[in-house]
Amino acid sequence: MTRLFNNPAAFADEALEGFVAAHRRLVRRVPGGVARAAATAPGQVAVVVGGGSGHYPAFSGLVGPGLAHGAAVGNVFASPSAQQVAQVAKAAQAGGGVLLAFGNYAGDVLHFGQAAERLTAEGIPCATLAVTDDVSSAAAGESEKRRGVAGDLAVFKTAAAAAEAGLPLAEVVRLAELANARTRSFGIAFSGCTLPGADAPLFTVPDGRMAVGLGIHGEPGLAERPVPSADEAAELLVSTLLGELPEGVDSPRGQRAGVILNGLGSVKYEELFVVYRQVARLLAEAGVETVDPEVGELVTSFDMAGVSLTLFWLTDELEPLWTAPADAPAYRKGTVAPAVTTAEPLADADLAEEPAVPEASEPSRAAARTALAALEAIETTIRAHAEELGRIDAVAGDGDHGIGMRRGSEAAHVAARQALERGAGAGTLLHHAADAWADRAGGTSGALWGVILRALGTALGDTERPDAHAVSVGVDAAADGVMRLGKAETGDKTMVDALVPFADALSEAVGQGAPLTAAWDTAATAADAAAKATAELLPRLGRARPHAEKSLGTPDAGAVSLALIVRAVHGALAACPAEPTA
Ligand SMILES: Nc1ncnc2c1ncn2[C@@H]1O[C@H](COP(=O)(O)OP(=O)(O)O)[C@@H](O)[C@H]1O
Ligand SMILES: O=C(COP(=O)(O)O)[C@@H](O)CO
Repeated sequence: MTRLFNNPAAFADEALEGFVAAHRRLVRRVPGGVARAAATAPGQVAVVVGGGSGHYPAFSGLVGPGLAHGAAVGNVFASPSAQQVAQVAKAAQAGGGVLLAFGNYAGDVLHFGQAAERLTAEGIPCATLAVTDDVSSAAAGESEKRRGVAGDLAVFKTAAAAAEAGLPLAEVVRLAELANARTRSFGIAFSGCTLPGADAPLFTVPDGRMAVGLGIHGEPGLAERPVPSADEAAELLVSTLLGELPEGVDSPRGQRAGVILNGLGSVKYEELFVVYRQVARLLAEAGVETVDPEVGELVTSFDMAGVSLTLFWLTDELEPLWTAPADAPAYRKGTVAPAVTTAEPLADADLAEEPAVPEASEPSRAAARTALAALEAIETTIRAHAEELGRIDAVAGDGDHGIGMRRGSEAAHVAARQALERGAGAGTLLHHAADAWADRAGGTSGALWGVILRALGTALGDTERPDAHAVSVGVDAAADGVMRLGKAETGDKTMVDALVPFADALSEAVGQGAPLTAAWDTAATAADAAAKATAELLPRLGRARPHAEKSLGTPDAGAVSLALIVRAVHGALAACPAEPTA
């Protein structure tokens, strides 16, 4: 239970403010997150990590000499936006290029990937690495689908130590990839976490039972077993990881391994040590030499009662990187030479540019007023359904869909209003709303709603009076854009399952000559039916995939929110005075 908070939607921002106030010696606030207090040495590769809040010390607590140069900090359980990642990278980089490293989650992959494209386009060499250590999240043959959990630390530490040693970006990437390939984690849990403001945990485990193979976002485990003794828990963790050795490790005997026994939020340190006592014995019996083991909280999931074990199979070149000194708020090792160069904190205004508002025609400004009304209706409907969306997302996801959609739709509405006040046409207004939504919401749906609004804006433009055909072309482009970026197809149980039927029905009705409002009405009804029908689908992508069976009977949260949104937009179109016709 998270007991101490103010406004739940402000929890992540307020926690970050307090964290920076407590750790001024090591970190400074920069737009999008935090960077080391000391400037990166000129020419050194900057390792920028990041992810959602709720996992402390991941990710901000891992910033400091010998560890990350910066961390992009997202909302609770939601990846930071591409804009945040790019801002932190710009604040941390010093001419040697940037490695963006993060856990392998859909939202993070989308946002860090987009940030890398932007940085590269601006002349900052940039690479990305998604950590995939959690053996329970996909089969060994599909390791690229695995989630990143406590193994994040092994990979971040390797990359940062390589950067600190002055190696060029390509070498830092090679070593970080090698570390990722040789890191495996596995976890168990006794109870799920409760998000700030929520009145129930994301999952529960019956008394006397434990969940096996859990994630770090309140994703429930894949199986249940009776609660073991500490020694039996250690046996399960060790035997699972010894049962899946990475390529190049034929037998554990004679190997050297970094070890992380990670508490997920409410398992006490003494309990961890009791478990570690047996982990150490079992590894010794198997002939594994442990190197600099870590026992403590390195990646958490709020107050989840759980434990994970990570083995980092070392090589001659990886071991010195694992054992190199570091000095971060939540991770200290050896002695780090005092940093000499200090950097001034950057105010948000230093990096935020006011987006341009090009000249627009009067008909386009009239359409912009309708678009603003639609965005207001979206915000209202999402606010009214936020809790329900969170509940649906919690069945097989991480329960944050309502929070993210709320932050995104509020920000889009504010940005649209400001754009209209500055004379924006429909296209520019939607572009500003798109960027604000993606930036403020983060997460998978934030990135995808950014794509949807941007595609619509591009189709409407700032000169013509948009007609039903232009709107339908924009919706088709939005569906294409979402599928291109997210790589989901219909049937995967995502928002695509509502968006595609919506786009198809709209285009068909418009093709038959229906006016926009009537065509939109028909299409919104199709989206609603399609969203409901996702209850019968098994998820094939993303966080819900490992919990496919659990999600049967519950619709996809993103499809439901999309259906709600298009229905609300219909209300705004119906209320608008001059309706565009085909
Ligand atoms: N690859 C994808 N393509 C399209 N939509 C996706 C994809 N992955 C997830 N989604 C949608 O995003 C929704 C989850 O959004 P949200 O909870 O905000 O993001 P996150 O899972 O990053 O926390 C899902 O219900 C699904 O509709
Ligand atoms: O908390 C996280 C959620 O990622 P999403 O894919 O946006 O849900 C993640 O950043 C942890 O690494």
